[in-house]
Parts: sequence; C-alpha cells; structure tokens
Amino acid sequence: MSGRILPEIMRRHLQMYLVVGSVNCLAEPSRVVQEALAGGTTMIQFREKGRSALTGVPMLELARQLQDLCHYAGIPFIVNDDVELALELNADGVHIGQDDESADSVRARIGNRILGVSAHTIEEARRAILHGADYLGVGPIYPTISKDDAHAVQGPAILYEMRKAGIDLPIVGIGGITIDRVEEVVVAGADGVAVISAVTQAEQIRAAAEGLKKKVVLSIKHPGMSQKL
Ligand SMILES: Cc1ncc(COP(=O)(O)OP(=O)(O)O)c(N)n1
Ligand SMILES: Cc1ncsc1CCOP(=O)(O)O
Ligand SMILES: [Mg+2]
Repeated sequence: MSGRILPEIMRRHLQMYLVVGSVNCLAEPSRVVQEALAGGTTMIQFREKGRSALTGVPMLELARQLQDLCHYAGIPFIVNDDVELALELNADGVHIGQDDESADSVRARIGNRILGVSAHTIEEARRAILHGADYLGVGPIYPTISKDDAHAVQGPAILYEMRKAGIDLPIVGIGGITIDRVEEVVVAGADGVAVISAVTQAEQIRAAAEGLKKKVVLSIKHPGMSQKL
C-alpha cells in the first residue's frame, strides 16, 4: 500500500466484517470463509483464539488458506492480536485491543497496513486515533457467546456517544449482532458490523452474510427502510 487507507474506503471494508477462527466454525473454516465471501463479506479478521485453537504449522496453514481466499475476492485480510504473524504473512492489517501491544508501537511496526483498535470509551477512542488507528472496533454492543473475557455490554448508546463527542474515524460495531440488530447499530453511528456467530454458526452461511451486508447498506442509505427486508 502506498499510503494509509482512506477513511471512505475503510468505511466500505467495515460494512460486513467477518471475524473468524477454526474454533467458531461448525463447517470447515475455509468453506465458511468461501461461503461468506460469496455472500459479499467486505473484510475478514483471522482470530484463532480459544480452548481448541490451532497453533504452530496448522495455524499458519489455515491463515495462509484464508488469506488466499481474501486475496482472490479482493478484500483485506486482517490478523487479530499477532503482529509477528501479520508481518510474516504480509497481511493487510492487524486488529488489537486495549490489553494487546499498544497501538502506537503496532503502527510503527506495520507501516501503512490497516490498524484496527478496540475502544470501549471516548477516551480510549481518542487515544487510539492519536496512536494511528484506521478504524475502531466498538463493543460488545449486545451479549456475545463468542468471547469469554468480553467487556460489559454497552448497547448502541456508546456509538451515539462517540459520534456526539466528534469521533469521526470509521467505526465497526461488534458483539451479539444479528440481522435484526443491524439497523440500530448503523443508525447509532457504526459504518458496519463485525460478526462471528451470526455467520459462522448459520445454517446458510452465504445467505447470512448476504442478508447482513444488504441490511447494512440499506440502513446507511435509507434508515428505517431496512425493516421491510
Ligand atoms: C473488529 C473487532 N473489534 C473488537 C475486537 C476485540 O478485540 P480485543 O478486545 O483485543 O479482544 P480479542 O478479539 O483479541 O479477544 C475484535 N477482535 N475485532
Ligand atoms: C471478538 C469480540 N470482541 C467483542 S465482542 C466479540 C465477539 C463477537 O462475536 P459474536 O458476533 O458471535 O457476538
Ligand atoms: Mg486482542
């Protein structure tokens, strides 16, 4: 990448952001990602975390496989937490939280790659921006089954508060987001939704991703209309 990603391009990548690892998938992870991409997923985060998470060579092989799928689909491939892995793979970016390596240090290591930072408060959001974040991951907006150590549920109000405080960086809402909740997340100020279970646990993965994406796009263009879908 020749420079930092433009906010308007970042916002589009955040519309239907799938966070995924082998632990979350009912079907084979590469199959899940293929289907999700066919449904219009706009960015993927590789998050290989949890009790039965892969490590070593199998983890690396899965990461490469998913990265290739993203490459062919023309969407960014982001690595959760592990900056070394992101650099080794030449991934498009990294997502870090408040308990991970600090954002300014990660920015210095990854150059112009995409940097996503989790923020739970206006203060954390402002610091992340100063430290070079390209987007903020805000949540959990609703209760989640996919992260044991998640912060307290914040509700869509946190998105309103951040926007009201003048935070205009691209934001993705995360945590317990289902198709019925997309509109209120977008209307509250998010540019898109990041999901694990709504896609990885769906019976029809492609249709699930497609439905979420359509609802985000409609909620951005015509707030209020997406109820009719
Ligand atoms: C898009 C997005 N937003 C938030 C998170 C959570 O990151 P973090 O708080 O570091 O927790 P872990 O995912 O590392 O368990 C995320 N991964 N993605
Ligand atoms: C990684 C993460 N960070 C905050 S909530 C969450 C889990 C989101 O998963 P789900 O979409 O299944 O609630
Ligand atoms: Mg983290």
